[in-house]
Amino acid sequence: MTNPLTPDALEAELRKIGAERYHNRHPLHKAMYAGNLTKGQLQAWALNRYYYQAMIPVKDALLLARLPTPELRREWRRRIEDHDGHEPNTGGIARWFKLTDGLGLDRDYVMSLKGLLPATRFAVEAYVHFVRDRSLLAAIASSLTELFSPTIIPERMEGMLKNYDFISEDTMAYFKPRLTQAPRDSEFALSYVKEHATTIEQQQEVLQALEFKCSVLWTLLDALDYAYVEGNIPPGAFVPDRS
Ligand SMILES: O=C(O)c1cc(C(=O)O)c2c(n1)C(=O)C(=O)c1cc(C(=O)O)[nH]c1-2
Repeated sequence: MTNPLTPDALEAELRKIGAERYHNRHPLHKAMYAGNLTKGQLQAWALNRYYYQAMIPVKDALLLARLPTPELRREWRRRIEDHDGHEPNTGGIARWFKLTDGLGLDRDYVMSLKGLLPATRFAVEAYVHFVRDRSLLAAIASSLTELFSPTIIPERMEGMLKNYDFISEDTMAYFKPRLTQAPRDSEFALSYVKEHATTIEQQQEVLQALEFKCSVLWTLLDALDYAYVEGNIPPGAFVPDRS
């Protein structure tokens, strides 16, 4: 780059990264919606992704604390409310338990994080630390994978409802509200980034933040694939019941 991109050209570059690197292109996602996974493999996915869900409000709280105005904080705190709810048994994390319950996992075991893959822990923590340690602009840009989640979520929901008899609308309750929450959140983050990333250095930082975040999501699926499709379950990690 010799000159900074226009805001629309920056958006086009961000969308190109999503088109190439978002986790809808991962083989495990494709196997999941095509109905090619066992119940045990889906349990492993739901159990590991619980940690991502549980840490999203933590990373959003770290980001919120760095926002300089009431307007920005009001906008961002809604993300925490969406996940944590306003009272017990409401919000995204509570809805995630409908999935783990529906798949027959014990809640205490899920919450204990004892069965997590080491790579899940490292990847999720890398995301939280990235948001904590990098610039506010990079932290906001790292949430931009959500621009692409309205493509993966309907594919996953339809495929799973159609292909697995133990999956119901209720089990998949987590995902429906995300179809309106994610576009609202990502539109805000995108307009912030387009307004504030004006120099070449800032634009590189934003593009690299999105690449980093795509790698986090990709790593989560790679680790599941290696452990539960290839059969290399690390010591201490969840072992599906073979009965
Ligand atoms: O189902 C998905 O594939 C998916 C992807 C992403 C994403 O792209 O980061 C998020 C979510 N779901 C999600 O449910 C969610 O709450 C969420 C928050 C964030 C974020 O980075 O702040 N990403 C995502």
